[in-house]
Amino acid sequence: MTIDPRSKEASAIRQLIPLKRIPQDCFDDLCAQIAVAELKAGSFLFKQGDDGNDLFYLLDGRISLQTEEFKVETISSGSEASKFALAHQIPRKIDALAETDIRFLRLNADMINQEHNTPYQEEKNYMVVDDLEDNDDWMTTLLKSPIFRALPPANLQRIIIGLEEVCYEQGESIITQGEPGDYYYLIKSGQCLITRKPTPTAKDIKLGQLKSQETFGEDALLSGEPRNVTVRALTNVVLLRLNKENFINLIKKPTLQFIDYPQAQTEISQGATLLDVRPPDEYQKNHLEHSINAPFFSLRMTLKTLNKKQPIIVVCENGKTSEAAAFLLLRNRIKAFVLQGGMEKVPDQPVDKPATFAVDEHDDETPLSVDEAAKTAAEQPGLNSEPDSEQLKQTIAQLEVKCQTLRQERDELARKYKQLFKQSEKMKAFLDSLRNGNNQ
Ligand SMILES: Nc1ncnc2c1ncn2[C@@H]1O[C@@H]2COP(=O)(O)O[C@H]2[C@H]1O
Repeated sequence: MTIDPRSKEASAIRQLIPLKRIPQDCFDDLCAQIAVAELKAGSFLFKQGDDGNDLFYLLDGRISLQTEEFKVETISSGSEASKFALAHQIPRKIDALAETDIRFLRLNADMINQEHNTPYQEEKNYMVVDDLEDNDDWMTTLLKSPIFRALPPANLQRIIIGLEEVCYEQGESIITQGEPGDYYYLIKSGQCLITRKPTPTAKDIKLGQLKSQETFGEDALLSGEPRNVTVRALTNVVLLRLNKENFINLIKKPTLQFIDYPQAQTEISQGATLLDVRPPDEYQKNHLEHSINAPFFSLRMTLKTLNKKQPIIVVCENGKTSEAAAFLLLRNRIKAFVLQGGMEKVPDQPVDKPATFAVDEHDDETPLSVDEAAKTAAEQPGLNSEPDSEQLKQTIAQLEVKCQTLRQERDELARKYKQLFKQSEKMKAFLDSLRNGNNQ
């Protein structure tokens, strides 16, 4: 039995993703081609390894997504998770078992492609959400972000289930600098202010603002370090928060890619950049050959100066801060790896090649001046206010290191030039003496 586009059932189906976004006439056509089916409790809707190109949506009842070893999650009709196609990677990664009698919709992905000019496609098992255009919809924006769009749909479903809504009044503190990390946040509505105290007794320095749909609070969850800034409600805000455990399991684990030192060397030989995110003094003590220094505390400001054409391998002391740095790079569409275990796990460290900056050759082939670095910092999204003077000082310190390095390189070249000049003079004298000997 096909579906009447004006029926209550059709309105429910219209809420499914991506059917919510297709034009009404396309949806009407689709309704003529699809049917709702039923399955008894205890039957499998699909099994691990199945490779049919169908999308299944749960309309009524409860279904368990599971492997032989464990249950991944239970999806109930009417929940946010049920708006998505059930575990739609092909071939199926898990079984879908009806826990109760269920009603479901089976859609062939090609059917949507035909009906809708913007096709619904699978890209490496990732959920493609380019066709979702409503910017007021936090979920749409979230699904479009580079981190979330690469997550498996099962994780997205569990994230949506795990999100908890919390409200703060204007002026209230959401995150306090120095406290341990507990939640990852998404701003559903309102604006937040980011400030930082360079020292416990210093005044707050305004670093920037975050607006609705933006996320924050991942640094401490990834690095294990205390919160690096204070975040306050600038207006009344509604936030969605995900606890640390869910963030680690559902977002961090499928997102970050770790490599060991030999793998890093292979990547470097193929053009990857080695980015050391420790503070400059630690970097100066010892660092890997060809690594460049961009301390994590100022990475948001120096992001624009990085060469984005090649992957970046992030290194720190033990690998933890690198996780936060790599996450930041990935959020900004830069391919990044974490050097697992950091400097502590590097066998024999070939250290002490002078530090250089990674400059995005595409944008700018010359190193940044202090003024340009400050300008770049001011242009960062979410950083359109006064830059942190402590961070600027660090940027200046890095530029000074860079200057010093260039001076050393220049002196070294001058020394070599003198040597070669002397040698060539000697050679000339020798040749002259030979010529004179021959002439006599
Ligand atoms: N300069 C900044 N601009 C925008 N967001 C920031 C900045 N510094 C820190 N944050 C975010 O604010 C969060 C505060 O908590 P975390 O340190 O866990 O993670 C931090 C980042 O997600």
